[in-house]
Amino acid sequence: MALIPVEEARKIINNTNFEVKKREKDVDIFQALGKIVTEDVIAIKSIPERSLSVMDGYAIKYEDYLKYGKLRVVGKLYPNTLNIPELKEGETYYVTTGSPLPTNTDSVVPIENSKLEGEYVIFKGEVKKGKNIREEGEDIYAGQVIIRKGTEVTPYHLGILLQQQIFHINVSDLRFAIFANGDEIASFENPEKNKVIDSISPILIKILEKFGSVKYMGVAKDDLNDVIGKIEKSLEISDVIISIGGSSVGEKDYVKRAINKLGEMLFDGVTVNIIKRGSVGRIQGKPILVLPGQVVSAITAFHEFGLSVLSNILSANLKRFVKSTLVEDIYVNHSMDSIYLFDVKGNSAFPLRWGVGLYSELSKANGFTILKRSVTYKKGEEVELQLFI
Ligand SMILES: Nc1nc2c(c(=O)[nH]1)N[C@H]1C(S)=C(S)[C@@H](COP(=O)(O)OP(=O)(O)OC[C@H]3O[C@@H](n4cnc5c(N)ncnc54)[C@H](O)[C@@H]3O)O[C@H]1N2
Ligand code: MOO
Repeated sequence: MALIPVEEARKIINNTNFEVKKREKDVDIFQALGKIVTEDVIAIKSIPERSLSVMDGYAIKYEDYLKYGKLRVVGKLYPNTLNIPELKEGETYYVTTGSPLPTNTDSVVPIENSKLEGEYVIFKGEVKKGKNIREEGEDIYAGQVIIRKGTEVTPYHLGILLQQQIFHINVSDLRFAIFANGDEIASFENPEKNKVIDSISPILIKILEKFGSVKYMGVAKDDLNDVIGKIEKSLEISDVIISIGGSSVGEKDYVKRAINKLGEMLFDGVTVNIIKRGSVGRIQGKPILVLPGQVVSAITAFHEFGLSVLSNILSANLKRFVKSTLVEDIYVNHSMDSIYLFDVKGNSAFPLRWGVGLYSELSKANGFTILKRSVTYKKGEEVELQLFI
């Protein structure tokens, strides 16, 4: 099979029917931290639930203040007050920070700007209309999406969920199996001297755990039957399989040959440097992601093809993009379009050193993009970058 444009590969993945259940589980929100939500989480109440005072002071109707100058203090409200009174003409209530406000209140005057005179209060300094109130729904309104499907749950979401008294949510619970390939590679679980330790699987395992559980199947030998054996075992226990290395066309690259024996390749690489050998197969309806053995290639191919596969399965859009400005010129000195890594800081995109296997650059990167071959991109030009998850 020939290399195809990356846009075509995306279309193929989007239009493929993977027979994988959208596995999810209902978990305690603390266990949901770092996991991907499988449906929109909706606010069940507005925050604040009703208008609140943001100062200790007096709840007034501004017109009454103008009309009477002094207002009669008829009660006090606190944050735990449940019965909300109505503010009648010429009246005021003492309120504390966080108290609900009487109906008809349109302003709160801080206590520093007031003076009690018997049962009345008079105001000093400038009284401003509409001040010192936190409006109902100002933060979140009932019905609003608070965590969008496909988003990772963060500690900040925890705060919102607790305020909403939502204690359980659904998160993705897909099962992954991952293995590396190559006689020279040793499992990271049992490092061996004089071998190359599998230093790519652990990165992907940590990323994939956002989506469910991951079983590390170890390392397949450069042997067709061994690779087939790893894939067959993976099929028994997982929904999505990830293979690292052995993706090329060399005499010892068996992954694609094994897939073609057990199922089919959806495409066999793209015309983009660094992810050129990345591809996707399907066996018994399940996706198998073929990632190149170089670390930058494997991780960017996962973000390109892997997130397309997972978006398809979870019916969510998992890719995150940001527009940013190049801080220096980049000349794409390659015969193919190519992936470039970036350190994106605010509106500035700092290009990192180009290379398929640069762990150091990958560790500095938080995004990447595909730039066109033989084009010079100018400093100040805007580019759209895909962010790492
Ligand atoms: N004749 C051609 N040769 C190559 C082509 C091509 O089009 N024609 N494509 C090149 C491209 S592009 C890539 S990418 C690589 C893909 O290679 P593989 O996926 O087959 O990777 P390996 O050969 O297995 O390994 C490459 C390199 O990385 C090390 N490696 C592999 N897996 C791991 C791991 N899990 N942890 C750490 N290091 C790993 C491995 O030892 C090799 O040094 O093919 C080009 N060749
Ligand atoms: O898939 Mo390869 O890493 O294009 O460079």
